[in-house]
Amino acid sequence: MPRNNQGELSPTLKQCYKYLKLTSRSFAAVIQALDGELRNAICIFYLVLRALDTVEDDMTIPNDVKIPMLRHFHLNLQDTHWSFHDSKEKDKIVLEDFPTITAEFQALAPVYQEVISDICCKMGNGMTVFLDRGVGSLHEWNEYCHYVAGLVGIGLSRLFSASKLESPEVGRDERLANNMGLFLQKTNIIRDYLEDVLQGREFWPKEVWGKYGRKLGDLAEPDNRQQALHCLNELITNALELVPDCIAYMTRLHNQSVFNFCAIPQVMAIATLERCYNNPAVLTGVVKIRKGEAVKMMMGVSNVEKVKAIMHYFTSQIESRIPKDDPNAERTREVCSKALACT
Ligand SMILES: CC(C)(C)CN1C(=O)[C@@H](CC(=O)N[C@@H](CC(=O)O)C(=O)O)O[C@H](c2cccc3ccccc23)c2cc(Cl)ccc21
Repeated sequence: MPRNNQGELSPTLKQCYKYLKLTSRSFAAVIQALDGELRNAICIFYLVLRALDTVEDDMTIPNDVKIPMLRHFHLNLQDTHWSFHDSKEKDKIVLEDFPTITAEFQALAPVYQEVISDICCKMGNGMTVFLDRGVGSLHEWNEYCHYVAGLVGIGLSRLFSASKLESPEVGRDERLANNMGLFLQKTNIIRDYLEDVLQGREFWPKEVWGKYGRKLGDLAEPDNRQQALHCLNELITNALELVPDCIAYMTRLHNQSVFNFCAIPQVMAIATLERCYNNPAVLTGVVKIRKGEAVKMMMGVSNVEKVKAIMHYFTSQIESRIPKDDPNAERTREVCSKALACT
């Protein structure tokens, strides 16, 4: 942890790390373990993204307020006084005390500020495209996930390269960086089906669920159980197509702290997809990896061979239980064997 000449963190930086621990539970420690200038840059990036996400998620903010707020959000980084006190969300503190985050954003080297500001601008504008409407085609699913997670990967990759802890290639290859984010976000969307449906939010793409039911909420009905599982399995198959790119991305990383930071969410995601595959619990409750399993996995991902082994294990588990009567069985087998070929 960098110290000023008194050996202490500035009060605002200390406060930012408090907000990080408050808003990201187990992941804060992984961010704090990052080397050099990346630690503060990614701590601030994470908090700024959390603030933007809090605005997007807050259904009590009317669209005529929310749309300009999302589109102009990146400008708040230049305004040390901007804050927002009308949020009802659990992480609202990052909006109420945004000046603390802005102060530390402005203390970052300009190259990091430029990346964070550019990503916020693109993400905020992208979020407005999908406000109050569900996701239609698979192309739109990829577009939405690009805005809320792919851009995070692109931004992180630019920060990694700017810090010189990773090669320029990592920051240049937007396709791999984007797909790292898509893998995490598609997994979150698949897992959070019921929570989102109960809050009136539809992130499952209609191009897929429309084949299995009249309304997305119908898939939660016991009578539609079989159709719902076929839909779930098709979406998981779509997410598994990203595994080769995620492995290719992580193979390029050379800094251990950056590798851990990237690998831990990826192994959590493949474990979550495996837990969700053909699992009716996704439609009736929440499927979460238990803390103990998560910690075990977090300890075991120190190099790309170990990540490949974990990806191999969970992909094989899925492949071994593809239902005979699943309409996408053949496609799922193909995607699993392609993923296994990379591990
Ligand atoms: C939507 C999301 C996937 C981008 C959120 N996202 C992540 O999920 C975090 C993990 C996290 O926050 N886990 C939380 C989950 C939770 O709160 O339940 C935890 O406490 O375990 O990881 C990602 C993240 C980390 C490393 C590389 C990435 C590449 C592309 C995109 C995202 C990448 C993240 C990095 C940054 Cl800088 C900002 C956000 C994220």
